[in-house]
Amino acid sequence: MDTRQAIHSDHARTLDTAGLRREFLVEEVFRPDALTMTYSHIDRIVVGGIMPVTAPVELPASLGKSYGVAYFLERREMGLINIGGPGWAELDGARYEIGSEEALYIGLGAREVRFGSDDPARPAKFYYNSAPAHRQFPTRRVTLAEAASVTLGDARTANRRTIHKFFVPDVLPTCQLSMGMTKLAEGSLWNTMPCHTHERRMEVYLYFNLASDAAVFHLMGQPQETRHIVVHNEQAVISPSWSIHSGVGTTNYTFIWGMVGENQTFDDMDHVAVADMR
Ligand SMILES: O=C(O)C(=O)C[C@H](O)C(=O)CO
Ligand SMILES: [Zn+2]
Repeated sequence: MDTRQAIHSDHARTLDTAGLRREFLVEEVFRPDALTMTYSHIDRIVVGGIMPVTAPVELPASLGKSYGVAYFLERREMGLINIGGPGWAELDGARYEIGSEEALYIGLGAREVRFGSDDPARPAKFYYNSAPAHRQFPTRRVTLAEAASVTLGDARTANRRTIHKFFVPDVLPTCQLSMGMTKLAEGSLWNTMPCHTHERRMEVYLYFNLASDAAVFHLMGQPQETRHIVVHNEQAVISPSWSIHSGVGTTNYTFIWGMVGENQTFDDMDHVAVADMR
């Protein structure tokens, strides 16, 4: 488990490339036959990947000790989106089939949790976010068709994209976790530009569907103190509440966004005009 401390914007602005990558980048999200876990002190979000290939992968019982509880999801909810081949989750004996680009919300209290792939040649890749939860909501699979989707942007500004909102109040109740997936159209390179911050929530982006010779230049920092992080396929970036979070790719790509904090109001954003950025 990789633990990341919270970081003040005054400290972040002093960091060089290596420092920014150490604090904000999650370089390895998926490892074959393993569960990866990055625990941020920012709103206590946990992010990682689960990639069962030759055998099922379980949430280890030892996680309880790391979080001071009997088991990981005793006081937490978890959301995952499958960016690999078809697979399944088994929660206290109940099985959920999860196809490609399908999501599963796991309510507080699931104790025996394990994951598998239907075909080891096309392993499932479950990208997950987990947040502290105050009550149990029903576990539920959400398909792409069931997500709340909207297409934004324009080819003229190279930011044509479709936002699929899987875990938002319009789709299903969660305690604080919001998650979704944004797909950039062919020929579009910019996401979330003009950009924004939101003091009320932190956010994590996972970038994927990038070729090995492609990259996303992820923009972060306060609007007048911007920095960038070069992100490659299937890497994630932690975005504190004070930071913009936008990106421009060398090709189009897809990213998953996850938010936790005060509210689940997707449009509760502090917009930043391009002219005001430095
Ligand atoms: O394409 C976009 O714009 C997004 O997906 C925005 C993110 O969902 C976000 O930053 C929400 O706060
Ligand atoms: Zn945002």
